[in-house]
Amino acid sequence: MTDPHAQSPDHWLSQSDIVFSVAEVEQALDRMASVLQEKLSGQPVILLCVMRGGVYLAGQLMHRLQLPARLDYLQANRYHGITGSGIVWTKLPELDLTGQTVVVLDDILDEGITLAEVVHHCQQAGAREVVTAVLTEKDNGLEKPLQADVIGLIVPNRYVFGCGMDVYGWWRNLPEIRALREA
Ligand SMILES: O=P(O)(O)OC[C@H]1O[C@H](OP(=O)(O)OP(=O)(O)O)[C@H](O)[C@@H]1O
Ligand SMILES: Nc1nc2[nH]cnc2c(=O)[nH]1
Repeated sequence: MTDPHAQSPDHWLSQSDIVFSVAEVEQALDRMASVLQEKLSGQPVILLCVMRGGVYLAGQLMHRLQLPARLDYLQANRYHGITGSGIVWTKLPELDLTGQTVVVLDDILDEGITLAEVVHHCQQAGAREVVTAVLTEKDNGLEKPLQADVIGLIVPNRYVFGCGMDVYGWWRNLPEIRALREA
């Protein structure tokens, strides 16, 4: 079997289907921004981007939110290739979260393990309120350790990429969401 890391980026496009178009993603982003806008009612927040996948949502939401925001990021990875394992933290937030309203931004809630650990970290760091927003949630029928407060789109139980999500490192920049076909 060919090493998936050796495949060309175009291979993954040819082995996948569009599940949400650019227009559908844009609509979801608009919806997410207005839900967050109402929920946060203009208060100052720290937008906390979960790198790397959260970068697309963070970039797309920032300019849609009309409130005083500071930006920070963390890196906590559990997927190597397309399968999950234990979380490895490589970067903690730098801002002091004590007493702050923190809006955690990530690309996907799959098993929910990453988001649960990030929320726990923010609470331990003294955040006053932690609001979670994910661009996608995977419809995988699993009992998840938490639900996100704001969800953009429900994706099928397949490996998805685009809009921050990678396939073997590629295509986080795709403005649509695609799902790999079964091998
Ligand atoms: O709900 P879970 O099953 O925990 O999975 C979701 C996490 O998986 C991805 O991160 P990944 O570890 O692949 O790092 P990345 O953001 O750099 O792609 C994604 O960005 C989420 O943070
Ligand atoms: N890119 C990507 N990352 C994930 N992390 C957890 N599930 C997924 C997925 O389906 N796609």
